[in-house]
Amino acid sequence: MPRFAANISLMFTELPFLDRFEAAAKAGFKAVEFLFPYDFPAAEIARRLKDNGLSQVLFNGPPGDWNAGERGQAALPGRQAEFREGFRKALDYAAALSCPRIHVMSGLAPAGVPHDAMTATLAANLAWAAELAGPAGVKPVIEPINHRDIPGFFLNTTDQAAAIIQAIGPEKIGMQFDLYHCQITEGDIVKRVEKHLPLIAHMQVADNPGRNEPGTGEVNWPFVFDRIDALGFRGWIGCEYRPAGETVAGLGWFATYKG
Ligand SMILES: O=C(O)C(=O)[C@@H](O)CO
Ligand SMILES: [Mg+2]
Repeated sequence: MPRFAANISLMFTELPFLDRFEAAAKAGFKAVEFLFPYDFPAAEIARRLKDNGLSQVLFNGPPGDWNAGERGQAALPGRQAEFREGFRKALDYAAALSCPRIHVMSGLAPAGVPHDAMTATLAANLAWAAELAGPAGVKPVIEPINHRDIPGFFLNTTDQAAAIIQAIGPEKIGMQFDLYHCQITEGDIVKRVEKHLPLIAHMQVADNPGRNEPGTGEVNWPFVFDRIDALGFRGWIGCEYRPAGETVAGLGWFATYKG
């Protein structure tokens, strides 16, 4: 059966951040992911996880100046020192939270910077991050993101991510396969999961259009989840969706998967 983690940056936003752990556990989740932990002490987050019997399965490295529009810096030539400092901080949190995945965001492609230079920068930064993270039991992951939600994001397709992962080694770097982004950019999501399955270290889900819960849009989720399960994917699927209404009221789709 597929295993779903609540993304508590997008779900349970009716509550303050630290109270969302308990709400996720009460709703039947065994694991959570979120975007960024850095406004909160790692020890406090670790306590919430423990108190509620939850595993932390993914969070993002520091993205740069988010409010100014930055979305990571791993592919940006000239930002290597900042990337490394941020990744070290993320790794400290991962250790405190026993979290096995860190999402490394590649960033927005600046005008005039050659695509190949960005690919080379991303590959070099990822190789460095993997050397540091591997011995700690953490796998950095990269995620192709659609250009409607994040115009100009460097990493856009699953094939582009796969080429970079293959160059470094799938045992060191994984793909964060977000079915929502794939549906928008590429479609044919089951075939693309099949193609990239050995590289996929984490998945995420939301329906389209709207990025709301499964069942609110165009995708036949029972079919997709059955196929993912039959293919043998045993990682976590993060529910990275914005509930259309109140979070718990929108969890009907999850009843079959609570386990
Ligand atoms: O937007 C997404 O999809 C993510 O997974 C985030 O981590 C990046 O904004
Ligand atoms: Mg995602």
